[in-house]
Amino acid sequence: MNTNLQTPIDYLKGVGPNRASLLRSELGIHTYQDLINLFPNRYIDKTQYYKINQLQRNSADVQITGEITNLKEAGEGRGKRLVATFKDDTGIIELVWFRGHKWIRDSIKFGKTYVIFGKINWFNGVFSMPHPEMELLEEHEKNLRSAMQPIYPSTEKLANKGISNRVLNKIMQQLFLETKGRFEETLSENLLSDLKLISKSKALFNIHFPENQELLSLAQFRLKFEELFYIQLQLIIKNLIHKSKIKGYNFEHVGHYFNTFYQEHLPFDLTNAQKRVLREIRADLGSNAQMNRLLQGDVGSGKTIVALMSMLMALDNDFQACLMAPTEILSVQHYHGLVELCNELNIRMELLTGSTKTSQRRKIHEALENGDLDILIGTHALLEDKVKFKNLGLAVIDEQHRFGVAQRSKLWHKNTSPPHILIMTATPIPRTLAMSVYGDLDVSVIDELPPGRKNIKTVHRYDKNRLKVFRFIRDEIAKGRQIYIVYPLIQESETMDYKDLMDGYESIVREFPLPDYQISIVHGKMKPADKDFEMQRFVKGETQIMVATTVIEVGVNVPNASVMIIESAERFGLSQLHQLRGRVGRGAEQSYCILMTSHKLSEDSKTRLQTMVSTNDGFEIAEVDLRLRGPGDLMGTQQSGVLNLKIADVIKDKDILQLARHYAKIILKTDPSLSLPEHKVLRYTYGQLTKYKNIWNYIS
Ligand SMILES: Nc1ncnc2c1ncn2[C@@H]1O[C@H](COP(=O)(O)OP(=O)(O)OP(=O)(O)O)[C@@H](O)[C@H]1O
Repeated sequence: MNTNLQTPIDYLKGVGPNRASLLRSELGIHTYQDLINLFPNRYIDKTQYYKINQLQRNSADVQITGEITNLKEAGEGRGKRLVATFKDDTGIIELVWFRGHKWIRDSIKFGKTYVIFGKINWFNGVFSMPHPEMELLEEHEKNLRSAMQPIYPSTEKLANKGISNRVLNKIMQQLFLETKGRFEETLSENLLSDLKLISKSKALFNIHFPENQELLSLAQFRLKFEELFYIQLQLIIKNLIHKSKIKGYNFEHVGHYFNTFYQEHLPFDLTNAQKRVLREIRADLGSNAQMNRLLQGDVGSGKTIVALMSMLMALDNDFQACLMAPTEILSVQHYHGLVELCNELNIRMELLTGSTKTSQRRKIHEALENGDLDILIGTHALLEDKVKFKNLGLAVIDEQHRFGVAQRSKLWHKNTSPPHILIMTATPIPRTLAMSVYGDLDVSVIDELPPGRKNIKTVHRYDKNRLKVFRFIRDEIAKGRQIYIVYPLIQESETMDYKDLMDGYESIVREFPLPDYQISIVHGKMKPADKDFEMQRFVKGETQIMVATTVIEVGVNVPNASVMIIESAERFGLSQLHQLRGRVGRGAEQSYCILMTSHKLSEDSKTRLQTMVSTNDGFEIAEVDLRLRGPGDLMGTQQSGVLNLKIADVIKDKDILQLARHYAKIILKTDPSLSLPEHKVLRYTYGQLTKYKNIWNYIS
């Protein structure tokens, strides 16, 4: 009979209550199944030996053969330790044990060759290895199943508490002994043969005890594929259920508003990418299912017009629409922009934000409920319970990563049936990542900039070159252009940052005095109305310089602004720098971005700055950002658990992810409920995974 993998880990021979509780608390391992899925995060070559004269300070994972020539107790009280002299033909080091050394002292055999393994310290001119793993050479050779010794995650922490890597290895061996190394297959025959995957049992054996490099690679591939495959299966199934269960409003036709706007008022030709995305949206809106679509487009790619035209489709079908933006400035700007675009269309549009006066607010609420309002634009003020629509057909959310998923779902309950949802984001997420993170959303990408855009010239300048930069600003202003100067104010409450901003502002006012120069300033401590006033002065061209914090980071659109100066640029993340740079280059003029920094730069900062200087491509920048910061960080806390994978890495293994998605899609296309006999194993495993929630406890 097969061993039940749900058996608590306490029952495994050699584990015992102490180790079991450590495994539970430190590694979240409760059952045999959890243990088998604790995959090594690297392997070291156990046939490689160091000589003592090759050691470096802080060398890790060092393996040496030699003899113990001397053993003594040293220190007192807590510092009491056992010190052995270990010698090979090139030198000596010390082996040190602080605790539990009685057993060691009694078991050491002088004159025998040992293999020791561990991390090297350098102290008082002597190399030492604390708490080495030790084995007699003759046993080591007998035990050596493979040249590659697996190293499990977090073992350093556990080692101090009595579960060293070697102990984990032994426990794993015991598990294979008890289960006879036979594990149920979890992928279908077809997948195994199509992709030439090795069996589950063989993969698990080789991931823990690799027979050779080739089998290790095959094991890794199979297990990564499996992990990603089941996640994709789950995401796609969720999406299918969503589509079949949640009925959306059917926008049957494209009518007067859309056509008139398209034929008479559209100020430019749409790019092919915009047209393609509009077709995708159109198909969703007429499909009877509720749309849940993510619209990705680099800064300045023209998402707003797509949002507007989608809203016009709602209006054409007698529905209302709303657009929610993350900041007051942005919603005000969207409002003004859309009012202008829709000038002659006779559309009833209003703006609702935190600073809308109560009387006006009341009017808006009423009009919205009576159906006297077509489009409502605003901040999260839109989510308040008092805001009730007569018939909201489409909600556009700009910059979703600032809104939580919970907020998204709040919009759903504004109607008896959920409205269609279009989420716009300018944070380019590599497609592969979008697939695994937003797998429950359909994704559209505007991957083309409007014609005539020139690349923004980006340079990095040190503070000491500031005078030259000022000269450049003067020249640009003389040509009629406008300038942004941005200061880091990551936390609006940070007094230091605020002081930097004000000092900077004062020095700019000195450098660019009235009446020749007019300067605006916008920061988070200002009242919304003041911010808006200053912003509008800049938009209208009344001021030439805008000194600001990152409040202008997203979406602000002033096509005449052609220079973006970012102060202390090393303090910004890559995607933030890219967003800020996206504020210029929106008109026909050549635009510039100047990254100002001091001389002291970390390696990461240098990479960020170099990336900015070398490319304008948001997707390329996002890839570098991911490499530097890791995906969890990029997505923000609300999604951080999503990428908690056991073996695969959505960035490094993006090809496998793509493959997994491809197969998950074609399987579900022919058999959405996985009920065909050949999919029995998939259906069963899928059920198990959902039941025990071990790899996707993050999916709600
Ligand atoms: N097809 C087009 N041809 C020419 N100009 C366009 C086109 N589409 C949009 N634009 C213009 O490009 C500018 C940027 O568009 P928009 O503000 O919609 O970009 P965005 O994708 O929302 O960028 P961001 O995320 O930076 O706000 C606007 O001035 C807009 O009028």
